[in-house]
Amino acid sequence: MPEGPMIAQLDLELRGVRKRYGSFLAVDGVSLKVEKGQFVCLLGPSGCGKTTTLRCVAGLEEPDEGDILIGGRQVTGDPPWKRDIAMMFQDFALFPHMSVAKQVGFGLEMLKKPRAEIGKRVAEVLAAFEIAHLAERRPAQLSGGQKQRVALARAMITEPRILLLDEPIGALDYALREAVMLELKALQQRTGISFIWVTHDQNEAFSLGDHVVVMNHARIEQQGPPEDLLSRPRTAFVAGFIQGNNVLRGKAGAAEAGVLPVETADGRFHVPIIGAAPAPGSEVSFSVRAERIEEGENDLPNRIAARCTTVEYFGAFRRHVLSSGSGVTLKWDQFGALPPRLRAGTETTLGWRTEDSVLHA
Ligand SMILES: Nc1ncnc2c1ncn2[C@@H]1O[C@H](COP(=O)(O)OP(=O)(O)OP(=O)(O)O)[C@@H](O)[C@H]1O
Repeated sequence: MPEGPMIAQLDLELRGVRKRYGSFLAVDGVSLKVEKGQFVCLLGPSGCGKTTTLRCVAGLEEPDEGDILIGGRQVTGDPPWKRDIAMMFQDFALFPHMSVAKQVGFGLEMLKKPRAEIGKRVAEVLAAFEIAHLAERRPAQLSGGQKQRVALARAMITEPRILLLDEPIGALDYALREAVMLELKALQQRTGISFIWVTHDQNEAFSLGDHVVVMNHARIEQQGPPEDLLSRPRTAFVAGFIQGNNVLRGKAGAAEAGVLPVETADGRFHVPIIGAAPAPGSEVSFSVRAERIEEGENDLPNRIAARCTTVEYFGAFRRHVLSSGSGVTLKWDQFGALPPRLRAGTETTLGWRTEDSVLHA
């Protein structure tokens, strides 16, 4: 037994990873820690560097700077098959001329395992993923959902420490996605393998991830549990990217008693300060979630006149989209199966409590 206190080992650590393509910086100083058995989602708009980050972890790209540690071991320079990882791609990247059984056993063949062991493990994994009846088929003879299972079985057979998934359900029909998501989450919890899941879909990231990493322009904007990102978006980008936030911009006034007045084109608002107060006159932004808004007559300290432009019905709630006097788009969500309070063209006032707004960095 090792002496001294046990230190929880990280499955993955990135320290200041940078990757350039020519003069273009695709990943700019990304640092990230993944604890054992964590489900991490890399979330961000197209081109922000999610896939490149994943490919650096996989060993398909070599970073120009920074360190990558898997299970505490520096893997820079190691080929993919020596990294204790497996990867699953959106298009599943199945080998077109190989039978399902052969594809699934491929990882073990690469590791030069004995034939008998490979045969036994392939049979077990095909049974576990309920694809034993497809063993002799080729990819062209499979449905999208079946291909997905084969790709997953192929990735999981080596029991990697980390599974890297690049938009793994992006190619599936919408109807199939939710069931596959639940299945993958259950598999991840059962096996204790860390998942790093790349997506541009925030619903996927928030429903699956224990830890969500929001990227923009090659950098991490914010990372943390989904609840933190939802309740405390750190920047205007994160607030704007996450659905349901109202983002307002203006100039800081003089802070008093932990509250910052912000002068905007639609009037003055009050926002709680976290940390140091911004200098008076500096440009600031803050956000308020759509479900925190109250509509109509009230004596709330923050009020904004707006005109309803559209009403969207999502079943569990109704989202009213409005436009302020200065043209800022605002959202107010009304929960429950209530008749709509507003229709397009209605003028009203929206209000919120100071403590329901979040100042951005
Ligand atoms: N091999 C390459 N050569 C040159 N530029 C590249 C290469 N691969 C990626 N890039 C560029 O690097 C940036 C990041 O790409 P990346 O694929 O990591 O983004 P992403 O966030 O995964 O986007 P998406 O969701 O669209 O896949 C993009 O601007 C892309 O055009």
